[in-house]
Amino acid sequence: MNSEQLRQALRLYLVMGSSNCAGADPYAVLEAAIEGGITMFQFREKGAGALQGQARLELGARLRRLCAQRGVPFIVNDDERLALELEADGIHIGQEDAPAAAMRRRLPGMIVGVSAHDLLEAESALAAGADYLGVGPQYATRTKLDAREVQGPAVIARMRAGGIRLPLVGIGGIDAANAPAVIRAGADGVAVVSAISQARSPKQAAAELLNTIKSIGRNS
Ligand SMILES: Cc1ncc(COP(=O)(O)OP(=O)(O)O)c(N)n1
Ligand SMILES: Cc1nc(C(=O)O)sc1CCOP(=O)(O)O
Ligand SMILES: [Mg+2]
Repeated sequence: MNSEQLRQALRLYLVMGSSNCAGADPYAVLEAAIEGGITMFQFREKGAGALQGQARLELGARLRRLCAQRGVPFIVNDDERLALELEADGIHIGQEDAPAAAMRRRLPGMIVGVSAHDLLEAESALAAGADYLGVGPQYATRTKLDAREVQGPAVIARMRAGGIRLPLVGIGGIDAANAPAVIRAGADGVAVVSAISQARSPKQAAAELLNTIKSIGRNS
């Protein structure tokens, strides 16, 4: 995937594990979200109540197959071994995870996404060979208990003004109402958990978010 294709794939990025689905079946939630138009998926089976071991692997394999059938890039959060086992399209790592340069070396051909919270971290990720950045939290989030202080879309504008051209998504507390500010600040797309996985209709929520992003004009 070249950089322009990656920008397109990042437009509406669903990040999700079974514990984010408010008791609903994660397979059904992902299927509905794909029907609504998500453009990328990250398997983030993490936090209280997350599946472990074989159950985690089996769910990951089912979600991975679904993404492959529907042509949606499948990214694994944090776990290099799981990414290899599931033959994922990529991995997403944060500042507290394995170094990006090592992931780049050990996972040739995979997309490597890196979390960055300021211009310095963005420059380091770029130097380490990151393919895209996840920048957050844009707004208050109840999904990630150890999230940093809210940054707002201004952090994205600072990265762009500082010369960061890498494909980039905002994450954290994003919904259809505040997504436009994130795109206008310079993001190629938004990454969301609860706005889709906990919506009454994940399909409708995804469709509404995608329409909103397209209506801003960037990448449409
Ligand atoms: C797209 C995207 N951006 C940021 C993150 C957060 O990664 P990290 O800081 O490693 O936190 P965890 O998700 O591992 O708790 C992400 N997962 N995806
Ligand atoms: C996985 C994740 N990373 C964040 C960061 O700031 O890096 S915030 C976050 C959770 C986002 O969930 P929601 O869309 O429900 O707010
Ligand atoms: Mg991580």
